[in-house]
Amino acid sequence: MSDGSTFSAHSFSAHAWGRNLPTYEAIRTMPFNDALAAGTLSPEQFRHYMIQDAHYLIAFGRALAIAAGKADDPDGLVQFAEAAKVAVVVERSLHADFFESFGVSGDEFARTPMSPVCHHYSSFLIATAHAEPYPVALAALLPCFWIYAEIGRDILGRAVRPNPYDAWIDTYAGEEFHEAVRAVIATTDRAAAAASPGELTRMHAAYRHATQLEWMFWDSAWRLADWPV
Ligand SMILES: Cc1ncc(CO)c(N)n1
Repeated sequence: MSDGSTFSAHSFSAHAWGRNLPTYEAIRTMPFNDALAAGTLSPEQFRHYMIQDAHYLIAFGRALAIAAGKADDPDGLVQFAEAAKVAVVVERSLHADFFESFGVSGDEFARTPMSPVCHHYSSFLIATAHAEPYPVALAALLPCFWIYAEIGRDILGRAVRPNPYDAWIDTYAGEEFHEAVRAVIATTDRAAAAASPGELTRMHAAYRHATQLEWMFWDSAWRLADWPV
């Protein structure tokens, strides 16, 4: 899937993947993901990531639900309503399992606001889903799915196991997630095929922005970033 070859040469997804390949490579090789694969990522960094991801997943779920409401057919409505539900289910399992095993109390989560990057990414997805037409909303949401699927499989292929982060790796390398990701790619390509030239340009801009924010999200956890003032 990494070279986009699964898709027709003219598809939106193949173009978007190709244009953003250097950023994907930067994500794949960033210290956070190297350390996660090696099992040497500090629990403190993983806790930062998980708390921010729990915030993020709720916003992601809201953006998916808005996109569902804009779907141009009943299949899209069901697909993104289901994805919105899954985002919240995953957020709850983060709370129940990871928070417990990595010692994050409900109180600590409640006291920790969104980091600047998490806030930006969450706001970007919700604003785009509200303000833009269906194809552009999907283009903003696609990197969240696709990059995690690729990173999950990449890390699985090189992970030192057993690894403290096995459950995370297995979630994103697993076939269930990959099947959902392939379906989101296919729906985004169908929406792109019906999009106007102007919408297509905005689709590429939204996809690019979300890809950059994926890099920034991991970087923020690596640096334990907080609000400077
Ligand atoms: C920041 C981020 N992007 C994508 C995913 C996968 O849906 C996630 N859990 N977190």
